[in-house]
Amino acid sequence: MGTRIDGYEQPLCILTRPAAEALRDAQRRLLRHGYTLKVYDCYRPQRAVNHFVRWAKDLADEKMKAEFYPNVTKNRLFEDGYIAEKSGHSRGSTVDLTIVKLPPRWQRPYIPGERLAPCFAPNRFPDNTVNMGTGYDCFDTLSHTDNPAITGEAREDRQLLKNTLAAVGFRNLPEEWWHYTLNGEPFPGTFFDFPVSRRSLSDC
Ligand SMILES: C[C@@H](N)C(=O)N[C@H](C)C(=O)O
Ligand SMILES: [Zn+2]
Repeated sequence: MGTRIDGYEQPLCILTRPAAEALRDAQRRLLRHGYTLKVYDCYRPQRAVNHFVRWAKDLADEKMKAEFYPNVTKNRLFEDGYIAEKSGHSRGSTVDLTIVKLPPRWQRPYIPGERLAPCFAPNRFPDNTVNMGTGYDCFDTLSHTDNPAITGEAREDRQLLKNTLAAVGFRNLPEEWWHYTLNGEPFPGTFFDFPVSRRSLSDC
């Protein structure tokens, strides 16, 4: 979207306890193979989802098209399954993530306003994650986890992420290699709306 999303007040990953514990188990498994997890998005307040919906309906705003959805018409983003009006993220047991080979390569910070490059282009911006064939939040069929056009190491790394997370109880969204939801999540029918902020958390 190219702007700060409503409800994200601090750079925090908030998850339900069972999801956080399952993720810890996944991390332990990956460390044994020389990888670590990198998390992009966790709990997402409903007000943030509503912000996505407003953005998606504003067909005149195509600021980020060249990078995030070069081949998809904006009004198809919901229908094609890349963004949801009621998102699992708001239930607190869904996470967007990838893996990084250890030791992590140094990564310079992203500079806001940098040139846009298609999200499936190699070396799109400084990034120490493994090459998954597309970047995160690339709304394109190439992001479909089992797309046969993705071969070699990218395919293997998608499978490593998927198999590791499946082993600890997460299922993947087939349209997005990075999106996972905990099976048997504790709040399957609740879409929370508290902000992503330390002040939303209690110590108990
Ligand atoms: C927006 C993207 N990161 C995402 O999470 N998409 C799924 C479908 C969602 O909105 O729940
Ligand atoms: Zn997601």
